[in-house]
Amino acid sequence: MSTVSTASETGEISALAAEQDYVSLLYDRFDTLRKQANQRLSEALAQVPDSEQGHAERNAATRLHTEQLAQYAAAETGLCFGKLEFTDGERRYVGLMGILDETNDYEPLLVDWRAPAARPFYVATGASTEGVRMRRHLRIRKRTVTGVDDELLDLSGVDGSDGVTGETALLAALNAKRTGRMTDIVRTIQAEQDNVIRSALHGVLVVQGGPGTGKTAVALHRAAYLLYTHRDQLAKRGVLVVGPNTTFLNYISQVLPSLGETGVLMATIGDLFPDVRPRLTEPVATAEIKGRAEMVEVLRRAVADRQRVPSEPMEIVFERETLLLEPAAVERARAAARRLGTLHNRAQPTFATAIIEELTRQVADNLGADLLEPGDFADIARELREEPEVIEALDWLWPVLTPQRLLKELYATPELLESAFPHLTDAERALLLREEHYGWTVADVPLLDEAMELLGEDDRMAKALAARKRQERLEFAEGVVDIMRIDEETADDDVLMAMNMITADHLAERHERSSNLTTAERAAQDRTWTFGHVIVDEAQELSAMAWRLLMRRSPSRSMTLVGDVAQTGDLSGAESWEQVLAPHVDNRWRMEELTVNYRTPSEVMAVAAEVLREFEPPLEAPKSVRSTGVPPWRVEVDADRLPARLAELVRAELAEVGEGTVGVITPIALRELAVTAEDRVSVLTVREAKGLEFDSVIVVEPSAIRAESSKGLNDLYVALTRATQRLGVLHSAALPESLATALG
Ligand SMILES: Nc1ncnc2c1ncn2[C@@H]1O[C@H](COP(=O)(O)OP(=O)(O)OP(=O)(O)O)[C@@H](O)[C@H]1O
Repeated sequence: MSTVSTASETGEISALAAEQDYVSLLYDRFDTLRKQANQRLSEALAQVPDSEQGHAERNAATRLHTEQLAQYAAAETGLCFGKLEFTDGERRYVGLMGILDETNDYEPLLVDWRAPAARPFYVATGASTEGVRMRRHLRIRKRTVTGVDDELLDLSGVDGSDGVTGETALLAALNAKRTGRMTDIVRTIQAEQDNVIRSALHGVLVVQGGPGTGKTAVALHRAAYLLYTHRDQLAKRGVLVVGPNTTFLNYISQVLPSLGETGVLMATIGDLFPDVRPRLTEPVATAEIKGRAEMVEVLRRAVADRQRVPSEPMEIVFERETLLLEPAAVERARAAARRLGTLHNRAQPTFATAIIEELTRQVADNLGADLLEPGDFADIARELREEPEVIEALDWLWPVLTPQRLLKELYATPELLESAFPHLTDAERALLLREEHYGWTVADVPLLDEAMELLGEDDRMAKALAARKRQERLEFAEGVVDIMRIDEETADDDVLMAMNMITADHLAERHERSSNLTTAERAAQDRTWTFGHVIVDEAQELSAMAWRLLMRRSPSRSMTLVGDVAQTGDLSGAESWEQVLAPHVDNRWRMEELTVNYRTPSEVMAVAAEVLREFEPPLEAPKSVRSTGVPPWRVEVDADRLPARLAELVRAELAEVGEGTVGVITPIALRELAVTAEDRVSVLTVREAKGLEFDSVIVVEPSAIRAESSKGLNDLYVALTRATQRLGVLHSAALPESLATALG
């Protein structure tokens, strides 16, 4: 390290006093700004606009001031955390938001951490000082400066060996007890992380990094950075952050609000098809088949299979006459509909019209066509369209399909499965078969989305829904007008004037237009929404079909994908980034690597690295930034004693971590054995533990974790790297070779 602590005790006291004066000044200005925003919000809310434009303006102002207030609330703690002193005498304070000095030509009093002027705070080192003489980390509790940590940088080019900046503050953050919620790292972002956070908006950026290198933290800070730097572009289209599961989304949910950002949509892949909430799980082998790229062709075949031609003439009884639909006539209708080259549901009316014409002709012939007036043909066609037998026949020959119906009927019908999956074995097809009333799994969601692309929205359903919603709004508005009438006697003249001009219809329409949803809320409800930027965490886990869904949400291909191909646990997941991205962007993507592990102490990482070597020699384990001096332990017991011993060990670990957390990571088969009611203890499978961390981790029966999947060693590597302080292994079966070697 090129850094030197300069704060002698007396020096520190005077530094604290000087910094306190400045910080108090910042908080004074902050309070004034906050009060102003509060006042502006009250004024906006008090307005009663009388025009549509007035409404829009009021909504925009309300949203702006609400967002500002959320930013102020987030900045109250940690408003200012850093200071730079430059060799030319300039000084610069860095914090969660920017504050300008109105009394002094709008000079910056505080620089937002995302602004270019704050960059030296994160990247300046002894070897590359960026003009910085000293970097100071301020410790502030409830507006009181309680300490400073200084680094002198202008020691004429002496380089640090570990490249860590702000070491004292960093180690304090890393050693802090975990609460079960991720926190922001804005005070201690490291140079290689800063590069990723501030990378250009456009194009696909892959961030590859081993466990604990801060990929998730960096991805979230990047979202905040991009929204700050490209607010105009991104506020309208929104930013989507995709995580592996809801536990993970809960874990990271506080980070962006703590940075003052509230407008980001956080979702799992399972959340991205509106109106479908996947609640079921399925065998990993089933999910693997559903994730394959070949499912695009499978779904095409499945749709084509629903455009049927009967092998025998179909009999349809209409007004006591039997009409015959010959296969050749259906074939002609199908060819005409397919010739349109449009989506299945959009071509359906053409098919139906051809069939109705054929049946109309037969009815007319039976009645004696030359006796009929032209209008009679139209009447017959209309009656045929309403005839249940005709409706049923059309629904069999070329049904209007929602994606849900297509998939449900496919999974429930062995013949349809066989036709759509001719290349699978019977055993593989059996994995897909399920009853029609079954719910959805996460792997179904990309298939539903893909199916919608092949089928096309069913306009009739969408229109019917829109009409129903409008009717509901109208009824609501009529209710409002009625209530106003009741008040008529007590209302003053102005209100009556206004009321006379409002009809229920107007009110309904206004309600519709002034809908006050945020960008994220609107995006969540709209399958065809395209985002300004998409960030994917644990990106190595996504299947080929999930990638197709995400690429449709990001036609501009402005994306940040963070992950680690050594941690891939999903059987449909990535072996390499090239393989994932080639179908979508060819080789037009860039990669940044993160190499330092901020989570796992070196003692723990040494054990995990041994396992990594067993399965992925070309990838290096990241370097740990600190050590605890506590070696990982192992305990071997007979299988029947395992649950009791685990309970003892959990209690012991809880005592070790004080207020901290304990994670027990088990094979899927043993998860139920390890139930515990303790507050700070979580029992999880590897899949559930992905992306999370605990102060102490106990990995149960590693050989079973390994045996449960063909990616079992990757899973074990993930399990071993969840600890921030302590790691233990409890087992009855022999340990995998590399782990046995590492634990001695
Ligand atoms: N610069 C930093 N300052 C303080 N803490 C940091 C920093 N970088 C990372 N951390 C902390 O290190 C831990 C690991 O970070 P994170 O979960 O983002 O890593 P990851 O690369 O996503 O890990 P994994 O791939 O194992 O899920 C977190 O507690 C995070 O807050």
